[in-house]
Amino acid sequence: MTDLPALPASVLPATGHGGLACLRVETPRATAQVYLHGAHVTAWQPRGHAPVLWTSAASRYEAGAPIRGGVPICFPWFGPHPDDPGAPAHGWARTTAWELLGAEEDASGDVTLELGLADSDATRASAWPHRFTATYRVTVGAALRLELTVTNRDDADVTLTDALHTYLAVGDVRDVAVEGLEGAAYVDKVAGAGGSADARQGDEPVRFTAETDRVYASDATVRVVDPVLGRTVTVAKDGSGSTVVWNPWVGKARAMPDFGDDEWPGTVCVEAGNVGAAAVRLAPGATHRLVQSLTVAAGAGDPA
Ligand SMILES: O=P(O)(O)OC[C@H]1O[C@@H](O)[C@H](O)[C@@H](O)[C@@H]1O
Repeated sequence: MTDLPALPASVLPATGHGGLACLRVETPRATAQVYLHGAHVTAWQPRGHAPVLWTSAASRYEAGAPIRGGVPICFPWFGPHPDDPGAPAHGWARTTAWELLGAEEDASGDVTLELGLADSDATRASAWPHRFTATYRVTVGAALRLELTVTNRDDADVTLTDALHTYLAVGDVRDVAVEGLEGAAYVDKVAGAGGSADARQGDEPVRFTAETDRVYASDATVRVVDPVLGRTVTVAKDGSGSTVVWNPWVGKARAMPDFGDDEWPGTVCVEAGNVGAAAVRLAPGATHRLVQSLTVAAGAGDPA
């Protein structure tokens, strides 16, 4: 890695899978790993807990390809581009090298990395050609706090969608309950569900019995209750009008070359974002901020 800013001793430049540059973070309260490729957080493990994020053993680690697992940044669009079917799914932020702008350690030893991205010849030639600057602040401690900030540097309004596509490690998704979305409307994206915009979660938590791909109109804090690992992961957010919940189940996992056929029970995605009707419109010079904070506590409560 060249041209790195001064780093605290708790941040170690390293070479990750596929020869990609990454940073290993070792603080008193947690360890983490962040690739510059996609500003991709691939690991976070608070001391005393098992790893909280999942990554696929079949993931690619190469320029131009997304990493399967951790926290891909979906930006400047989520899912397929609405007008350009040839554009890459979930935008290009997750497949572009970000620049490390700085790293700071606070009095408790928690570390914040700041990464940056701006428009380039490639992005200006893409399906989202606007001028912008983005920063991504990753704070590693007893919580993993992720803050994506995007400023419109164009001279006209721009619209974007985004998500922090978090792959959580779970004991078995079939035993997991996702609490906090009770009563929320959602779009069901599973093929055959018809993209229904008027589905609504009942009074019960989300449970998994088949492929699940839903965009909830909710900014609520979500709890992922895992009786197998005996822990609850809390996902709190700010600036997030949508919560995406995804598990590919058997068929879709088999269809994805970078997702092991038998890996699907070990993860669930809970994603803070702004998708569909929650798209963000920014006036010239205006800034959008999306924050997601993960914490983990021993004990799975009573998910029944
Ligand atoms: O395979 P990708 O591009 O990483 O996307 C994975 C999944 O990401 C989810 O967020 C989407 O809701 C799904 O529809 C999609 O299949």
